[in-house]
Parts: sequence; structure tokens; C-alpha cells
Amino acid sequence: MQTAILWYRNDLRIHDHEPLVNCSNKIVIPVYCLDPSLHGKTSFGFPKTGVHRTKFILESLHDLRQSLQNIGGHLIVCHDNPAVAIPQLAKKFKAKEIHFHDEVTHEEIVCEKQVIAALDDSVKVFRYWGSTLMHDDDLPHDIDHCLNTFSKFRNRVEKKCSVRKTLPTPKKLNTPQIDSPGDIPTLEAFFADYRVEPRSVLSFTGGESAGQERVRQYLWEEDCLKEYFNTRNGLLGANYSSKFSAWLSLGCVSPRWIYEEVKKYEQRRHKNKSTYWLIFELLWRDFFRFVADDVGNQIFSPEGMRNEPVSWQGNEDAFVAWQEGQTGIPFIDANMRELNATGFMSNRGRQNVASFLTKDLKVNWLRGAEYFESMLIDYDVCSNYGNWCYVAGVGNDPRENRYFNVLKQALSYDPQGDYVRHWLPELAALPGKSIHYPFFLSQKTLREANIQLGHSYANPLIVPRSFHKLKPHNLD
Ligand SMILES: Cc1cc2nc3c(=O)[nH]c(=O)nc-3n(C[C@H](O)[C@H](O)[C@H](O)COP(=O)(O)OP(=O)(O)OC[C@H]3O[C@@H](n4cnc5c(N)ncnc54)[C@H](O)[C@@H]3O)c2cc1C
Ligand SMILES: Nc1ncnc2c1ncn2[C@@H]1O[C@H](COP(=O)(O)OP(=O)(O)OP(=O)(O)O)[C@@H](O)[C@H]1O
Repeated sequence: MQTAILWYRNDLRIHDHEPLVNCSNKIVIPVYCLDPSLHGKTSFGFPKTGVHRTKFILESLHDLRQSLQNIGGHLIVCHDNPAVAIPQLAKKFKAKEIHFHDEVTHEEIVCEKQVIAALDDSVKVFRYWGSTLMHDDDLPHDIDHCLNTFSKFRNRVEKKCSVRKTLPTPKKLNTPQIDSPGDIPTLEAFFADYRVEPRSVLSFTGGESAGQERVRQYLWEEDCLKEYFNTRNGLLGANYSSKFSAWLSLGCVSPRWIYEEVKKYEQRRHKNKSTYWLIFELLWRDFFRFVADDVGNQIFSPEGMRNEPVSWQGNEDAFVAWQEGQTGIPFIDANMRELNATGFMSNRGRQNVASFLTKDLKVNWLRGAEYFESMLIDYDVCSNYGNWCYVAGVGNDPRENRYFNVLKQALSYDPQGDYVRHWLPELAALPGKSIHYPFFLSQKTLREANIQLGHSYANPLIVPRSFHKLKPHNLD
């Protein structure tokens, strides 16, 4: 029987996993590499994988190790660069094949090439497309023309493609007993000071089991999907949106499996705009991956997918204030503090803080995107850089260039200020919507609330144009 290396990357699951299925009639050596470069620094000097995602990855590895064990497999965890670890394993086990899911971005492609170059020529390489709802091979042949706007892409895909069925999970694997499969380190090995945040929307636990459980809970137990369209722009609580992103990003849950659950839900419970809309959002995710595949490193360049150079100003102090949630604009600060404390931020929040950084503070969007890369629990290279390009106005369709009126957004999506109150205790006593503009409030209002404004809320870093439209005498 042939021996095959199964290289796990951002696909930490056993369900709907084509490389695993194709290795199940061989002697299979599943391996994950905790590549030290993942704990290096981004170009602006942030930890490449921050504490929230590191925790999530380690939990996902424990879960994967257990699920593989349940079907007779043993996960090897190497603490080395894949280009070093995998060829050594291939030699040790006399593997003649390697199977893995393709990635589409620069660093991952470089890594794949290095692994393949370091393997013996006799090792056959099997690569698979696996992270999207639609399979790359099923896209219309002229899809490249549709990748400049999401609507064109979606319309074409909805007409021409269908979602492939999920693949069955192998019942039994044939893996040799491995003496030293490699420890999964503790979080403390990377970060000394992790703290569980009780104000988090959800306690995100990594792994396929927790991911599938979240899907069951959101659809079946709590029956939230039928309201998704109306709740999806929320800011507080576990169920205003699905929160599937972290599990999708690390491949703990397959988007096709979610699709099948949604179809079952439509048959058994409700079929409406909300059920359609969750699939619609998954197509955004697909879109950014196919765009990244198409345009290569342009998603990492300051001018993005536009050909004209863009000059970004913005200073160090402005960036640091944004990063720390100390700009003096409560809605922005609340969102950034949520990100820092939990690794998560709503989609509404992400659009606002990204717009504020780039359009109001005029800071280079790449710095914001790298900060998100470091902090997000659900960081996905294509969705992150793709969304940032769009918000910064350097996406491939300049018509998508949007400026968010931060105050209008705050008043529409947090009308009573409850979200800001949740994250900014120093302003919590301010009544109702006035919490969104403390710097305009009269001394009388502040006295009544028994609040002395700290420096940033008395003197915000910048008061965007939109705030000046407020008439201060009407505010209290
Ligand atoms: C500046 C910026 C950066 C972002 N970075 C990331 C990122 O690194 N990883 C990530 O998964 N999402 C990213 N998003 C997209 C979106 O904000 C998150 O997917 C969403 O907030 C996750 O919450 P949810 O799972 O509850 O979403 P839901 O509203 O429940 O949506 C369901 C799923 O659809 C997908 N989805 C929804 N909106 C988008 C979108 N705009 N782009 C791509 N996929 C989408 C996600 O997989 C999500 O889990 C970013 C958005 C912005 C504006
Ligand atoms: N998968 C990724 N995740 C996050 N950032 C990435 C990823 N791939 C590339 N980048 C960013 O984009 C840049 C790649 O663009 P560039 O063409 O300048 O390559 P480079 O960094 O000079 O690498 P090389 O020396 O291998 O060519 C990287 O420096 C990095 O900041």
C-alpha cells in the first residue's frame, strides 16, 4: 500500500475534506506544521498571529488530533517550517505522495513551492481546491471578466454554478503508530497574558466540533437564521450574525456543509430572504478568494487593484490612537476595544473603523489591514485584504469606494448608545445617544451624569465633517 503525507493547513477538519478522502485507502501520515514564521512580525511590526487566533488554532489542533484518533489516524504536529519538516517525514515514512489544499496568496504559494522543491522527485504531488462554496473548476470559463464587481460575479455564479455535495468522512484510516507525534504547545508558550473577556459576543473555541456545534446552535437550537437578514447589522450579542467566520477561516467547518445545513433548514423550518442571505454572504467570501487568485500581490500593495499610485498621509499618533481605541470618537473606540479584547468585531464595525482610518485619518490602509491580520480571530487573508481594499477605495471597482459617515452610522446602528456603553465604561453614565458625541455636551449634562471627560473625549483626535452638521444646542 502506498504511503501518503496529508499536509493540513487552513483546513483543520475531517468532514468534507477531499485530500483526506483520497488518502483513506493508503497509509496516511497527517501532519500540521506550527511554522515559526506565523509568529514573526508583519511588515509594520505587529505579531503575525495575535493571541486570539493563536488560542483558536491550538484548540483546533487538539480537536483535529482527537477526531483523527477516533478514526484511527494520528496527527503529527511539527514545530518547524513545512519545507524542513515535511521532507524529513516523507523520508522517514518512505512516503511517495503528498496531498494538500491549495492556497492562493503569495506567502502560502512560496511555502508550497519550497515544500515541493525540498521533496524527493519521486514524491507525487496532489493538490486540491477546497475552501470555497463554489469549486474553482466549476466556475464559468470567462469568470475573470466578472471579478471586478461582486454583483457581476454573484449573478454569473448563481446562474451557472451549483454547489458540490459534501464528501463523506472516512470511517477508518490506516496510520502507523507514531512514537513522538509532537506536542501541541500551550498558549503561554506564545503569549504570557491572555485574559478571557466576559463582554465578548461569544466564547469562540477552536475546532471542528465547536464549529459544527455553533452551526447547530444558530440554525437548529436557537432558530436564528430566519431573522438573519434583519439582525445581521447588529453589534451586541451572539446571534445578530452567525459568527461562523472563525471556523470557516481555519477550515474547521466547510462552507459546503453549512450550505447543506441551510438547505435542510429551508426544507424543515423556513425559507426566506434571510436563508438566501447567508449563502449570499458566503459568496462574498468566495469572491475575495477568486479575486486574490486572479490579481495576485495587488491585494497587498498600497494602490491595491487600481493602477494609479495613491498617497497616504496620516501620522503615527493617529494610527496608535485608532489601534488603542483612543481616538475620542466613541463608536470607533468601542469597536477597536472590542477587537483588542476579543479578536472579533462585527461587519458594521469593521467597515466603520476601516473607513475612519483611511478616509478621516488618511492613514495607509495596509497598516490597518496588517493590524487586523494580527488581531482577528477569523483572519482570512483574502477576505481581510480584499475588504480593506474595497473600503480604502483601492479595490478593483472604484465605484465601490465608500465613505462612511461615522456619526450617522453610530446613530443608526447604535441608536441608544448601548454598544458604546458596553465597551467604554468611562462614558457609560452618559444618557441615550449623547454617548456618541461627549465633546459637544454641555457642562450641565456632564455634571448631571457625574462625568468628567478624559482627555480624548474632551478633545477627540479629529471630529469628522459629519459631526459638525450637528447643532450643539439641540444635543443634550
Ligand atoms: C475591513 C474588513 C476586514 C474583514 N476581514 C475579514 C477577515 O479577515 N475574515 C473574514 O472571515 N471576514 C472578514 N471581513 C468580513 C466580515 O466582516 C466578517 O466575515 C463577518 O463580520 C464575520 O461575522 P459572521 O461570521 O457573524 O458573519 P455573517 O454575517 O454571519 O456572515 C456569514 C459568513 O459570510 C462570510 N462573509 C460575510 N461578510 C463577508 C465579507 N464582507 N467578506 C467576506 N466574507 C464575508 C463570512 O464567512 C461569514 O462568516 C472583513 C470585513 C471588513 C470590512
Ligand atoms: N498570505 C499573506 N498574508 C499576509 N500578507 C501577505 C501574504 N502574502 C503576501 N503578503 C504581504 O504582501 C507582501 C508580498 O508582496 P511582495 O511582492 O513585495 O513580496 P515580498 O514580501 O517582497 O516577498 P518575496 O521576497 O518572497 O518576493 C509581503 O511582504 C506581505 O507583506
